[in-house]
Amino acid sequence: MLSLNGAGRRFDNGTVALEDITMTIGAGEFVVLLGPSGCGKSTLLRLLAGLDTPDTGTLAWDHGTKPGPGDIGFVFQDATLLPWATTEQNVHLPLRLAGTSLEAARPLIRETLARLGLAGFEQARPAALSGGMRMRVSIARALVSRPKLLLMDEPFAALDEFTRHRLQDDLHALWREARTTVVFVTHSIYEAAYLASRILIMTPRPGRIAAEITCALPEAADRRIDPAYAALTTQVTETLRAVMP
Ligand SMILES: Nc1ncnc2c1ncn2[C@@H]1O[C@H](COP(=O)(O)OP(=O)(O)OP(=O)(O)O)[C@@H](O)[C@H]1O
Repeated sequence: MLSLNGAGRRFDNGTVALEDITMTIGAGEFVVLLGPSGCGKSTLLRLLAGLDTPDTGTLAWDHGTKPGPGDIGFVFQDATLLPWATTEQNVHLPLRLAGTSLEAARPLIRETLARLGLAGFEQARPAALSGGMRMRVSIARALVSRPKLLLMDEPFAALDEFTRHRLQDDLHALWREARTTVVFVTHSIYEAAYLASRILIMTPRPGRIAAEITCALPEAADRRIDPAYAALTTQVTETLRAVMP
């Protein structure tokens, strides 16, 4: 779908956030960027989103895949919902900005909310929802325009472990079903191993991709207790130890 070739980003204050990033993202992949705080993961997502441009190197979209408006969905660590708006109105936002009325968008909004387990909460405001449900609304808002590429910046980092597991399960199921291309940032080895089809490990200052692990976990009924999952987390841990400065 896209490739970065020798991409670097240096800020005006002299901080080199990224250096010589070469990577590809294939359509339908679930790519996880795993690395410690400050290694440039968010800066890399901003480049992919087109919110920033590399100072060196290039970012190229494969023929016919260059995103237009609505083709990229973004989910942040905070749900960033409009507090005065209902679930339905929050999810409508990207479609509203594209000129689609709530009436016209309602079937698509309802379907997306149902897929995220939010049926019945259409008229609730964010204050009436739990942290996990607010994140579900945020994911529904990112998916409602059926993006080609979904960028997720530590979306589950602020959630408790139980809620995080449920959201990981549901995100994985959604991805298996729709095969939306996902780039997901996390600090968590366990989250990376659970979700990824490929993990890119980043080292800090300047941010570089130091290792790549292709994941092929079986679709067991409960992947969390599958020995293959334990083996993968061990492999990721060992790789991290080997490449971290
Ligand atoms: N606009 C900016 N100007 C100057 N320095 C910046 C700017 N944005 C980010 N940085 C610096 O670039 C480096 C990479 O930042 P970035 O936010 O991409 O890292 P990160 O891996 O996402 O960190 P975290 O996990 O803490 O969110 C950090 O040292 C940060 O302080």
